[in-house]
Amino acid sequence: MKQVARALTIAGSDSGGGAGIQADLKTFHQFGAYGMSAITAITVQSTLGVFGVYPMTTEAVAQQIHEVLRDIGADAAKTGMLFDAAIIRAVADELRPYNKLKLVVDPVMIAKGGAKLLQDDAIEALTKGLLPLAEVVTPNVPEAECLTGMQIRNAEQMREAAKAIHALGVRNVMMKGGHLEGDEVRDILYDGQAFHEIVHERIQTRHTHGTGCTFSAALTAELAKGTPLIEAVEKANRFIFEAIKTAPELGGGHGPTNHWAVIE
Ligand SMILES: Nc1ncnc2c1ncn2[C@@H]1O[C@H](COP(=O)(O)OP(=O)(O)O)[C@@H](O)[C@H]1O
Ligand SMILES: Cc1ncc(COP(=O)(O)OP(=O)(O)O)c(N)n1
Repeated sequence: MKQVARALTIAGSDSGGGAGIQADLKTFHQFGAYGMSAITAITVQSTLGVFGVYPMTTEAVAQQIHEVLRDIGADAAKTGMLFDAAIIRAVADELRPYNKLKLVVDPVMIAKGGAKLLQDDAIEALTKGLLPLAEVVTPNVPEAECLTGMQIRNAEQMREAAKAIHALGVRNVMMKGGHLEGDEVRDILYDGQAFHEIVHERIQTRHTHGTGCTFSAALTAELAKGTPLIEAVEKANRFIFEAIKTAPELGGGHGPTNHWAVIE
């Protein structure tokens, strides 16, 4: 019997269910991958914002990863909210021995409402400790600005930032363009040699909570299934587009996307 694709998310819990661990597990399931989790922090969130952040101990984070990987194993993993430098170092230490595991690093820093999900002094641990282990890193525009110190206002600056992040020692950079203005959204994949760009219409909606988590979870599930990177990125892009377009319109603020979205 063919073994099911196994995907691990290492991220924070979002009580509202639109981002973080909850978005990741729903998306893994929708893509037919078996989902596992290591929780880094509990956040108190709804569509109205972040009301509390309660980090786990580094031991608890490390132990969750350690035990699922040595027993069940994973074909791919993703990181989301990691909160601080100590948790990042613990995650990197646990993942380092698994060099066949495809790792997607979503460098989550700030929630849409402005709440800090990563401490300022954790950036160096992220770039030096975790990024070198990644198959692909998926920054949005503010995250790429923070990682590079560059200002990003257009597609050309996105390409320059992707090159700068690649130079930090990351194999592939997936720059997401949702935060720029315009009628279209452009996502740019850079592998150190060529750019692969995906452009789609910008959907006018306030229901975009957890788009980055949902996108990177779809990408992780496809990589776990053995899909080549460009194809996996294209599928994840089509999924998040459908998920935003068919969002269930929950809550009074920035609502979640549709994790049941179907792509052909
Ligand atoms: N309004 C929108 N319309 C269509 N696609 C969007 C929209 N906002 C975000 N996306 C898509 O969602 C994904 C996440 O984008 P982005 O908003 O840049 O990241 P994050 O959610 O991490 O802040 C990207 O693939 C982007 O193309
Ligand atoms: C627990 C948790 N993790 C990550 C995020 C950020 O998710 P993201 O996909 O970037 O979506 P927005 O917060 O920008 O809507 C989060 N909010 N909570």
